[in-house]
Amino acid sequence: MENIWEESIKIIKEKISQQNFETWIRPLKVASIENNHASLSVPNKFFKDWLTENYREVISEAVSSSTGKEVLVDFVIMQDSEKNPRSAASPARKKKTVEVQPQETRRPKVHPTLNPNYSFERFVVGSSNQFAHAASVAVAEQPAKNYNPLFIYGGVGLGKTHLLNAIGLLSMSIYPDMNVVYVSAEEFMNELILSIRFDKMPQFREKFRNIDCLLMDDIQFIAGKERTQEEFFHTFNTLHDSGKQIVVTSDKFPKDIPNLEGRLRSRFEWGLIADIQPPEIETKIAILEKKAQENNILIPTNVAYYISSHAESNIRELEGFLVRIAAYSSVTGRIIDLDLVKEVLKDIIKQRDNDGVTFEEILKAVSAKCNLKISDIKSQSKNKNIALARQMTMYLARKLTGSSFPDIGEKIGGRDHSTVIYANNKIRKQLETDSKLKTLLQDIEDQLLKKN
Ligand SMILES: Nc1ncnc2c1ncn2[C@@H]1O[C@H](COP(=O)(O)OP(=O)(O)OP(=O)(O)O)[C@@H](O)[C@H]1O
Repeated sequence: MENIWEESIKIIKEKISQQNFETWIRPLKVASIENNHASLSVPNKFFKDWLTENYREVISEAVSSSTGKEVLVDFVIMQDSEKNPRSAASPARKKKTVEVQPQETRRPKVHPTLNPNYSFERFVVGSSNQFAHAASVAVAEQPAKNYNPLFIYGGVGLGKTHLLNAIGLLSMSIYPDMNVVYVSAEEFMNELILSIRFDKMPQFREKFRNIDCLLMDDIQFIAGKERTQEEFFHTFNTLHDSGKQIVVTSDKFPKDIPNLEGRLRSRFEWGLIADIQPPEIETKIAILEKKAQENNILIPTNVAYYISSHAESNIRELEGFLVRIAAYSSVTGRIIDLDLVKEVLKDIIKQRDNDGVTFEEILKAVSAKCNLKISDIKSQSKNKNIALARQMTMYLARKLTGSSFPDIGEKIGGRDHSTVIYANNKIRKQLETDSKLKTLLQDIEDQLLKKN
């Protein structure tokens, strides 16, 4: 057993970074390997969740390749006496096997429709998400009364799924008889495909057209999928006509979802469109502190500030940092302080600092590539080439520096933020069809990122 694990470790080491290896793989111990199933013991629940989500496949592949047969890996939480890494490494302890909990670990994964952790109580409200939050609460309290449909949009990992779930949880607690269905657009499509294949369309329609509150996540996924859009269109109409609530989330504003049918787009615009913006630092700190508290992790304010100011706006990433820090602290037995956090995050932060591209560098690169003067780009000239170069600069500035629209407008000759939004949208649209522009922008981007 130990030999198989030693062998597997070597394979894993080749595939992931040194730091990740030390943090996540080194502390693992093999509890059992039987037939096609291996159990590895992990120090705590964080570890278990993180490994399951991020490394399960890599580990399963490595163990499979060491044993020469397909092996599925599971994680079980170590007993307290096993947690100290030093004592765990001593030969006497090495022999001890950890109690495996077969029922828990081998039970097939069920996907409850709603995630009980994604409640309103656990959602931190700040100015970036206040509007979407208020609209969601209103919809949950009085379904199909005020905002129907409710369309929530925002960038990756900013809490759309969380809010969607929270609506479901709250309305079910207020109206226990309500038929609430949460489904991702992808699941909707997969179910549709199966229903078509196995002649089960009546059942499919029966299911989706008899819902009191339909919560559909990541609606942008159905764009370009004709049959799914068609079916969703009829589902939408049936529900809406009979006064049922529909809430959808998307990573884009309806107008910006490419290949979305016009009739669906216009329906999304019937109700309320609420956006979630990237959180400002105070909200990030509040979220981090709440997550830490929920998981009984003690995290000093200066540490919360440090993490929040170095994390991107994506809350999922913020959570990932916390998990990593908590795991590291638990494995090493050290308390969480600034030194520990800097140690854990050093590679990520170093890489990010290196990625920094400034507005001036973008301006310089675009002007050189387009054979124009910087002053031309900043000027009021309406010349076609100059206007395009200006729009490219604004687009790249948004993409690479993440600066706000007003900031970019200010830097590019004191323009209004709406001009920057327009330029950004225009270039994004043009990129869908204009391969020459795509190559040109890619070249500039590569050159800018290579400088580091
Ligand atoms: N305001 C918030 N308060 C507390 N937790 C939050 C908040 N916003 C996001 N989160 C947490 O961040 C994580 C990512 O959120 P979520 O999955 O809802 O993002 P999303 O916008 O649906 O992302 P994607 O675009 O990838 O689908 C979740 O664990 C969620 O609980």
